[in-house]
Amino acid sequence: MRTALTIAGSDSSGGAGIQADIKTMMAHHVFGMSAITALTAQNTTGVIDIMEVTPKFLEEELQCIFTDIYPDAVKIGMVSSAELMEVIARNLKKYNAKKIVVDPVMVATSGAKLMEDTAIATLKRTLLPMADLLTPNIPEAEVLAEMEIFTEEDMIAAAQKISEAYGCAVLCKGGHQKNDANDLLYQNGTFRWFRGRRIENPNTHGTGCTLSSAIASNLAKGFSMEESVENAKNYISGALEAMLDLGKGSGPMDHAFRVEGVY
Ligand SMILES: Nc1ncnc2c1ncn2[C@@H]1O[C@H](COP(=O)(O)OP(=O)(O)OP(=O)(O)O)[C@@H](O)[C@H]1O
Ligand SMILES: Cc1ncc(COP(=O)(O)O)c(N)n1
Repeated sequence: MRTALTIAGSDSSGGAGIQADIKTMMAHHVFGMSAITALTAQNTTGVIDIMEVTPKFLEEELQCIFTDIYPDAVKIGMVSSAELMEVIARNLKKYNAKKIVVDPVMVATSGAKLMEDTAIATLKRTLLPMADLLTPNIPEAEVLAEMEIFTEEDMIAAAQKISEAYGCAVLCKGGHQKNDANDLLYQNGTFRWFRGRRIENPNTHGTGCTLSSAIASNLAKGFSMEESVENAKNYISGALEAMLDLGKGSGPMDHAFRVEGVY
């Protein structure tokens, strides 16, 4: 069985973070493991508190994972502080981690800040250059490319800038665009659109976490970057189309939509 690791924060309401990642990996028949960077007390309406693990504890989590069940791919999500970013970068290098997908989570859909402003410089210096793929949403791509994004041409320019700066593929996600949900993959100087119609579903909590974990799962199974993005885009569209409706705010997605006879 192929294996994947998520290095991210826990979401007590189960819709984003580690919980979304493990559910996604399981739906892909990939064995999911986790190195938790922080516990969040949150639900579909917002985040009320965050408790980071210590750098020493994160180091121990990574040591336990990499010295036993080696992950075929790694996904990095919420990492709030510069100190934890340093620990992750050092250990991924030490254990020669492969197929690294970085979702540069900065702000939750609900508006809560999940990365300290002072950590952005460390993110750029440590984790971004190690990534095989970066998956910023539009506001994150604006921060990383230091430009505003209004049009599809802007998405291409920003993705190119980020790809050249960090030497990795970039998937600029269009979930925050007004019209269709079109994602742009830029790699090795060429780009390809993964187009999808906007699904009228207010419950989008954890879409970014789910997409990056689906890509990591596909990479773990040996698919190419383009195939992995295509499969993951189909997965997120299916999970949104299942129209699960839980909670009082922006609810989670249905990860069991491909399993027959579950209802
Ligand atoms: N309403 C929608 N209909 C179809 N696809 C969507 C919709 N919203 C988001 N997506 C897709 O979900 C994926 C995540 O995109 P998005 O831009 O929302 O990321 P994000 O902001 O990081 O997610 P999150 O809400 O977890 O922070 C992308 O593939 C995007 O196209
Ligand atoms: C632990 C954790 N990681 C990531 C997100 C971002 O997801 P979203 O933007 O959908 O709230 C989150 N809310 N919580």
